[in-house]
Amino acid sequence: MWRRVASLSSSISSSFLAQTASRLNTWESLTTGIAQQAKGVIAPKEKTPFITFVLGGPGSGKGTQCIKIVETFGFAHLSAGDLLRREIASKSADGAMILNTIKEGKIVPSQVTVKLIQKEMELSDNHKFLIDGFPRTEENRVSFEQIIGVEPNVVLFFDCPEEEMVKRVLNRNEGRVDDNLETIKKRLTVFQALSLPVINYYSEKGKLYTIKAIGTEDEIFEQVRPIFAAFEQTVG
Ligand SMILES: Nc1ncnc2c1ncn2[C@@H]1O[C@H](COP(=O)(O)OP(=O)(O)OP(=O)(O)O)[C@@H](O)[C@H]1O
Ligand SMILES: O=c1ccn([C@@H]2O[C@H](COP(=O)(O)O)[C@@H](O)[C@H]2O)c(=O)[nH]1
Ligand SMILES: [Mg+2]
Repeated sequence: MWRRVASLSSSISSSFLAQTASRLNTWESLTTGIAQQAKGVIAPKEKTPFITFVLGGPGSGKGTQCIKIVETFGFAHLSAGDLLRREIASKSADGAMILNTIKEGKIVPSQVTVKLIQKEMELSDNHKFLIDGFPRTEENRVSFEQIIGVEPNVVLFFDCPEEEMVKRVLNRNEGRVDDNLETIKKRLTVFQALSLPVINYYSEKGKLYTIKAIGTEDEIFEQVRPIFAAFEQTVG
């Protein structure tokens, strides 16, 4: 099970550790770990998480390329949209609100989405994460940094012409409530207004890799492959 706290050095002050760990609800496991280390019982060698945000407009091919990245580079794939759809299907307390938000092409409150992502990360045995379709707004981005306490290592942006995205979404045929022309138009507006600023933010930070998301799936993956190949030695 992945825990961010595992990457922290034992030289960091205990009050800092307490703050950090309580944010992640892992204090109990952390204190146990420290006590065991102090006694020389274990020497944890858990890996530092490697986080990739996968961004792009509706139908730009994020999910399709994530499957290929998982197959080739062994990442865990966390699609924010899939996690939200799972909440709807499970009829959770937030399910009806999430369904209405998705039908309207709007953005679910950050707190809800980040909690779902956090839960999946904590349950995963993997330390390499593809977080697909998130963050979609600056508020999402800040919320992730505050709650999870880490920044992404890499941000992919699948840059696709609107006309092509609309065509792909209308042909997707997976029964999604938002795969209709009316909702797609709203999603494209939200993408331009709220998601592009996030992409620009990461561009300025030097973390953005822009992929020209036209051509065949395999052609597009040939742009993606070298990005992860370059990190493979260091990430593990
Ligand atoms: N390069 C491609 N050429 C043509 N069709 C593609 C290509 N890549 C993906 N598709 C198809 O386009 C549709 C949308 O792709 P995908 O679901 O991967 O997009 P997405 O970015 O995850 O979209 P969303 O944000 O709506 O979840 C799917 O039906 C997929 O099979
Ligand atoms: O972080 C997120 C991710 C998604 N949503 C909502 O879900 C739909 C579908 O998302 P996909 O990534 O395209 O599967 C999206 O239009 C939003 O309404 C969200 O609110 N926050
Ligand atoms: Mg998708």
